[in-house]
Amino acid sequence: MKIVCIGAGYVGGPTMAMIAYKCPEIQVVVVDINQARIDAWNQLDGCELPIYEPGLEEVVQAARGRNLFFSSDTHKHVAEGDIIFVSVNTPTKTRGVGAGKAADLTYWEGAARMIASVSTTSKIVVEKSTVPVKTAEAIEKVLRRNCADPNVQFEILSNPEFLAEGTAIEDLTVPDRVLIGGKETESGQRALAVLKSVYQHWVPDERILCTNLWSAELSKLTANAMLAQRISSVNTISALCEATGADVQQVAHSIGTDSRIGPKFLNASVGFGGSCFQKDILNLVYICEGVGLKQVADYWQSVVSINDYQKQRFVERIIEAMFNTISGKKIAVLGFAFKKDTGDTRETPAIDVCKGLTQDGAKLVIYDPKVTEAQIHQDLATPKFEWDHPQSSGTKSPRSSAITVVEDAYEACEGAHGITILTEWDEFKKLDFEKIYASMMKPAFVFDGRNILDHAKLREIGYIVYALGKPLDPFLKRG
Ligand SMILES: NC(=O)c1ccc[n+]([C@@H]2O[C@H](COP(=O)([O-])OP(=O)(O)OC[C@H]3O[C@@H](n4cnc5c(N)ncnc54)[C@H](O)[C@@H]3O)[C@@H](O)[C@H]2O)c1
Ligand SMILES: O=c1ccn([C@@H]2O[C@H](COP(=O)(O)OP(=O)(O)O[C@H]3O[C@H](CO)[C@@H](O)[C@H](O)[C@H]3O)[C@@H](O)[C@H]2O)c(=O)[nH]1
Repeated sequence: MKIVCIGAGYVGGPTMAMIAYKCPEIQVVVVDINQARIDAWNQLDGCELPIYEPGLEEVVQAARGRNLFFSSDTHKHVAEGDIIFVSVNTPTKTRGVGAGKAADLTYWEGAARMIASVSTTSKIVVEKSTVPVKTAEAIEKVLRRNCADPNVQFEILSNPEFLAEGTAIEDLTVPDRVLIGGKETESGQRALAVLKSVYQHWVPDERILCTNLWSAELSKLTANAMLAQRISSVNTISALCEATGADVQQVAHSIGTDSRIGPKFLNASVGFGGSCFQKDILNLVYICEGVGLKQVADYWQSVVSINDYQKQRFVERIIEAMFNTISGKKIAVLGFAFKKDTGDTRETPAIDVCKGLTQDGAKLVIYDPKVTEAQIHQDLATPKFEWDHPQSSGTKSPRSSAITVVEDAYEACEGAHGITILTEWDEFKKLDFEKIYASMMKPAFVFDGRNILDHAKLREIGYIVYALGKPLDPFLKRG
């Protein structure tokens, strides 16, 4: 059996590496139009892979060259494949009908047309990308109408991916579930069984869920919407905590011990980020609007609106604390990635917070252990929703003079009026805050957007501390 995956990104790379690792008898080839990305996946020992993910290098090294290959020869490999995974970008549309909400399926459709044009044998085509419900129907039409050989059959399956970045290898090794949706026809069920047999190499049967196509497509959007909704919910409570003297971590713990609620995904934060949550909820909103479910659309839209409110609220807290002016003040930004243990900055809340602070005239000095200077400048210069378009990446962006990127947290904080924590990197917990305090302007502020620092100790040192959803420092209380 030969498996080919179109798209060598955050999903295609790790998922295919895991399949190859666990199924030595299956040949797995990951193809991409981005030659630089393919070259990076093919780097020999000692060089960095195109994405940072704990444990990924070991899995890739064990399988690469044995039964795992990365190539830009998309046509050749797709023509030879039995199962074709499609794991290309499905960004939010930036223009035209549905701009700012609907999923842009340009890359998906392009991949489908290519599959159809090169296929001389029947294939199982697997939706790995997150797509709107009913996409399989459209893709099937594209495949059938564009394949010259009438004997070639395409069977479409939905197999959405649930891995989270930073824990991708763990999530792939021991998944909560693998979801496969297929047509309820004989050939659909046969195709489903073939894909199931791949996962059965390492995933127990009871964790492989089989549904119809539309349920699988919709389950992915719903899972992300529900997860993000928990964060927005706890973030609304963080605002109420600040107004009442309650502590959001105590509230989260108290409610999380109820087994019906559960403890996960209740960390108040400066806002959720990442390439999926906002995009997928906006997509869900658009679908609901399209079928006339306005109230349902409004409900899910509010999850994104609260996330925007939380980021804006954080910026306003900083400005207000610093005597209503941050113009010309140096603010250290510790952390830029959308969460720890990844170098990914897609939709990171740091982008909106940094833009909010520079709009008010602040000078930012940014440090993140895994994000490059070029990436930060590009992110802060790229308009919303434009980042997820392969053609627009790599273009040089103008650099703002208000932004400096450094390679050391101490350097970032030196001479600063305030420090903001925007990513929960473990190394920030271990910083010598006495040394940092001595090097800062006074009063020295800390704005902890992730609630990871020891706030009592910081106050002892002399800092004015703002922590999300915590009783307010007397210094910060109005009046
Ligand atoms: N990042 C995640 O954690 C995650 C998790 C689950 C699902 N998803 C979904 O998976 C999909 C891919 O996400 P990602 O994060 O891997 O994106 P990505 O941008 O990292 O990777 C997509 C890759 O597809 C390539 N590509 C685009 N069109 C192509 C074509 N026609 N032929 C060959 N290659 C092509 C791009 O060059 C890019 O390298 C999206 O739909 C996303 O919503 C992402
Ligand atoms: O209690 C929490 C948990 C998370 N976050 C933030 O939420 C965002 C997303 O975090 P996470 O879900 O851990 O990372 P992702 O890699 O974006 O993974 C999500 O999005 C993927 C893409 O669809 C899905 O596959 C995963 O199941 C889903 O968790 C990050 O900014 C986190 O800091 C919080 O603010 N509070």
